[in-house]
Amino acid sequence: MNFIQQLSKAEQLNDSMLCVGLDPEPGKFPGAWKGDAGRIYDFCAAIVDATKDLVSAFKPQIAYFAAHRAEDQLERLMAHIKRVAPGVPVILDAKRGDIGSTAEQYAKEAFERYQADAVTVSPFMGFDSVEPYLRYPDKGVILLCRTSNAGGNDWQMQRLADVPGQPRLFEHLAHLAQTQWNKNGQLGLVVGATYPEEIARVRELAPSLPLLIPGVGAQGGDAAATVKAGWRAGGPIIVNSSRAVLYAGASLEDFASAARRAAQATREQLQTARG
Ligand SMILES: O=C(O)c1cc(=O)[nH]c(=O)n1[C@@H]1O[C@H](COP(=O)(O)O)[C@@H](O)[C@H]1O
Repeated sequence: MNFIQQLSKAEQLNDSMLCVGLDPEPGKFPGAWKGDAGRIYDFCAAIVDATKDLVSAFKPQIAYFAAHRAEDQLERLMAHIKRVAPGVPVILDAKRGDIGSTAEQYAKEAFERYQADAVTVSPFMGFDSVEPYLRYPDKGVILLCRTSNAGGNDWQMQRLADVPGQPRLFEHLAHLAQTQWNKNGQLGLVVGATYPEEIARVRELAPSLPLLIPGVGAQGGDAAATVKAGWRAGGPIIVNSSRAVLYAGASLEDFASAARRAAQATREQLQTARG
């Protein structure tokens, strides 16, 4: 089964478009775990166990593990997710981007070392920096397109004078990802929930691609506006929330159930908006 099929199955299984982002910050851990990087696995595994029937995907962000020399805990976490939630695909958020020979190593890291089902990639260096990931035909490759941060304006909103119609950079990328770059139907796009108008524009240009939409919760994006702009039959959305779920509770006894309640509330908002 490829990533797109896995995603669609998980969406149906859990009746959900929510992705819980696994961005562990030891300084925010509950109770006696606070500050203990040795608890990264335990913290994330508890969140996975508490939310695995509410999500269509999980998204661990690699920097939160690497910064604490906790790659071994990420490997254990990936294996844990496969074990307890085999129907839920895992997107490794790595945002890599480099020349082909180096991209080959990044692809190997994501898909062979960590066994991710999909990975986020920066397309800034062009198609030959994306192509090595496409050699894993069952895996998803999700390209940054219109990111949730304000600085995305610096590049992504600029018009390309040399391309017919002078599209904005993110528009041109959405078109390429829907058409000539999408050799094996593996591509998806990242579009921030903080920019619903641009979500709608990307959906217009890329009607069938899965859109990974971070920015609800801590960044203030509107869940209902996100669904309205991005969801279409045959055009899935994966709406990520990290901090608002992970740190919903502050005590060791209650953090996992608080995370579950937060995930449940966001999932319901999304499903209600879809109608
Ligand atoms: O690729 C991403 O996941 C991503 C793209 C983007 O444009 N904005 C964005 O916030 N993200 C990631 O999505 C997560 C958002 O976390 P919260 O703001 O805590 O929900 C973080 O892991 C970010 O690295």
